Amino acid sequence: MLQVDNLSFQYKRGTLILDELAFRANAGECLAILGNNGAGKSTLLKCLNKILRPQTGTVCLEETSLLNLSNKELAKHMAFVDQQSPESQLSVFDTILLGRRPYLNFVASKKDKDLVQSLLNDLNLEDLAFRPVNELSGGERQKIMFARALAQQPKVLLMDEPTSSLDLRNKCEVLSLTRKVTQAKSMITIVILHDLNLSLEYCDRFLLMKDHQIYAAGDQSIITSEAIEATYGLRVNVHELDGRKLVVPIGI
Ligand SMILES: Nc1ncnc2c1ncn2[C@@H]1O[C@H](COP(=O)(O)OP(=O)(O)OP(=O)(O)O)[C@@H](O)[C@H]1O
Repeated sequence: MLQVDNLSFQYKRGTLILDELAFRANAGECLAILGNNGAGKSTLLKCLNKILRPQTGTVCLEETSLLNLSNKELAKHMAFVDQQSPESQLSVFDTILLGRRPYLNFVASKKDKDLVQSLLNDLNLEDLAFRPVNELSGGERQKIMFARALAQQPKVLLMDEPTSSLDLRNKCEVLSLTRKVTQAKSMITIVILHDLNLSLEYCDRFLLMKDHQIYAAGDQSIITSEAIEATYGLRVNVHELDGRKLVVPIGI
């Protein structure tokens, strides 16, 4: 279990962006972070991953205090798929292999390369393996960054809008694989999504952020028309369809 307590952050000379957040995420589950633009979702992930230093708070994975680990040690525990993919002339294969860096001494082993090959197969990226990353489409790059994070074999996977550039089929493929790997490896996945219906399809738990605080956290039952209206300022109907919730905007 990942336990976050009393997490506060403000950018220099700015207002408080994260105001004493506390929540937990369970092994084997995907937690969706939802909320309006500017709510602080990306800042939260960057604080969990030590890209930003929170002013107060703790992030513990079981007994391990993650914010006290070295960057190399942290990379064995946690992988991060950012909104932006780096411009790089490296091949797709080598880019995914970079995910193994926290574990490598001097050279990549056959096991490391086999893992990269199996991720290429799982994500239907075989044909791109030897193309330079900077010659790929935004969606193709997003899938490669996802594969690189999985190559890290993290205990905690953080993803910031990992499907924003993907077409519908690829969105479903990435989120379905995320869920499969999360369950199979008892990983903890925390993913920022803007598509509520996709989050309802592929995530187990939900955290709604509003005004730099947590408005609600829990399973599907917290996704109500009242909660969505309070969080996004948008009226919606929440329907039940084949046992699943479906959020339909009423309009502005
Ligand atoms: N480097 C920065 N310096 C100062 N303020 C920042 C910085 N980055 C973000 N902010 C501010 O912090 C607030 C939260 O930003 P953040 O990117 O965490 O929001 P978000 O919920 O991820 O938004 P979105 O859904 O638009 O990606 C915003 O008001 C933003 O303007």
